[in-house]
Amino acid sequence: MWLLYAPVAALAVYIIYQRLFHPLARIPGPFFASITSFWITWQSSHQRRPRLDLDLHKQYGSVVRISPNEVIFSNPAYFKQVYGAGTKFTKGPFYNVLQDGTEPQGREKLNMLVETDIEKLRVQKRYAGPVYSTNNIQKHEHHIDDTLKRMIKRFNGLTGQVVDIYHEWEMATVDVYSAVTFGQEYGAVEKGTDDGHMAAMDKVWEWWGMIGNIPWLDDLEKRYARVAMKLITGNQNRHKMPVFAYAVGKIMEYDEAKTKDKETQMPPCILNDLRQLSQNRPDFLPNWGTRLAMTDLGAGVDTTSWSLAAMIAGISSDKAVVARLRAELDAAIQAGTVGKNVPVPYAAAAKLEYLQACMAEAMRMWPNIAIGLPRDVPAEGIVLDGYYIPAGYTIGMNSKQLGVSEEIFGPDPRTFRPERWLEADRSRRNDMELRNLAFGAPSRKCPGMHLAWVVMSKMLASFYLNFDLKVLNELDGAPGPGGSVWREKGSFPTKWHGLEVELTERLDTLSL
Ligand code: HEM
Repeated sequence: MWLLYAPVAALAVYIIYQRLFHPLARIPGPFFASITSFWITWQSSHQRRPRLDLDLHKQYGSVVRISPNEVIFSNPAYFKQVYGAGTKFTKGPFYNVLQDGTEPQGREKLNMLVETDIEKLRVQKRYAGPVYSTNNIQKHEHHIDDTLKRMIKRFNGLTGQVVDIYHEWEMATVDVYSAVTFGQEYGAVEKGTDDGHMAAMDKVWEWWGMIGNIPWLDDLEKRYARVAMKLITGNQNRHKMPVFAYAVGKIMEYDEAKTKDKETQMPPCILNDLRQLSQNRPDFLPNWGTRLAMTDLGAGVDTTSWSLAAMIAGISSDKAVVARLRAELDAAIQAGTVGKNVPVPYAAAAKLEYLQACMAEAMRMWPNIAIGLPRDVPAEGIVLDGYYIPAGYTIGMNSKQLGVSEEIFGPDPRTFRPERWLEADRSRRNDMELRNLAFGAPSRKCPGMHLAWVVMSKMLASFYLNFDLKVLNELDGAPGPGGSVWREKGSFPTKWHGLEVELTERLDTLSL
């Protein structure tokens, strides 16, 4: 008989411990979150993270226990201590999931997103920094321009139709990043398809956002149970990725040609810059360059296409914003710095203050990585709004929650108001830029942010010079005329599938 009661008694003891005696027991949060990490995994499997964290803060307060050993916080006063440069709070097991057992290890390895050896990461970023600087990216602008021309032509053909704009941005960014990195675009805009690449990427992110919350299960899968987990998960994290295959093919093509003939020149592109870097500085291993080039596609496409979708949704939902942006673009046409049907040079886009403010505002309200960016608490622990969190536990702040901080961004933080970036005095503007997780924490800043900013500035300016846009459905509302429901989903990067728009050509714009 005791065999029957023993498991029930053990469970009762476990729950009592988690609720009353665990070091995080005092912290409010959903009941099931306090007793099992499967609760947050379940939420992530339903792609609820971008909104969940904000709802939890509303319901439970500024510090919430989302898993037995993890809490999220909303008070921006702790930003510097947790995420600032030189912080002792490090990335934890959530990130280990993205380590592939087949990738090189130790010194050979470059996987910045998951790297825990801060000294090695610092060296890698110091070397790669100039390659990813705005100045260097501008040298490769012609690659972006080629895709932009194709994109404008494609959008011209789509005017008057219901367009899934998020899908269109994905195709355009696949081409932009493949061209700028490998010297030749994949061809997604021309074909209108990436052959399932981004759909496969969605599965990878879904898998990571889910399993990252139970890293021991990932360890188990990697070590012992590949076959069993494949059956359970439908092989979620190992889908075919044709754009990666294309990129690997390009790398091999260049490297083999170079081996045969030392004089062979690769077309100017980021991979070429990274190879030259390895030649000049042999401690920047060629393998590091290869991995970083692949990261442009792996970390750049989803994030950039989402951010562009957020930007046009924010801009085009407010007539006053559209009017002010148009006035700025028209003035630039008059001044001869930009023109219709001609890709906008970055140097000109960077001077469009209102456009730049619209971009910053969209990324504040809809940061792509909208989860509590998890960090391990160091030896001294931390007190968050009166709750002591000892060493070894995980804490994080959701970038979207940070974006609605009145203390940092001023009044009406839930309203899309680009003017806030222009009205802010220098010290507030600095704070808005610093305490901002849209491109990651100051201690772990996104190395691709300048590349992405150049790409987005050019694409957005060229888009609004040539097209008008009407959003046809509402987020989480009824299906649009094309039958799609516009949904926000995310367990690591956020996705906006089903955003329907109608494009019309801007006939009132002047041509150069
Ligand atoms: C609009 C486009 C982009 C957005 C919104 C974005 C956003 C972010 C964010 C929020 C993080 C921090 C993630 C975390 O701490 O868990 C991050 C890190 C990172 N991003 Fe980006 N990113 C973009 C484009 C790119 C591109 C083009 C690259 C290509 C090099 C890239 C490479 C990386 C890498 C390697 C990290 C890890 C850095 C570290 O941990 O030290 N990203 N990015």
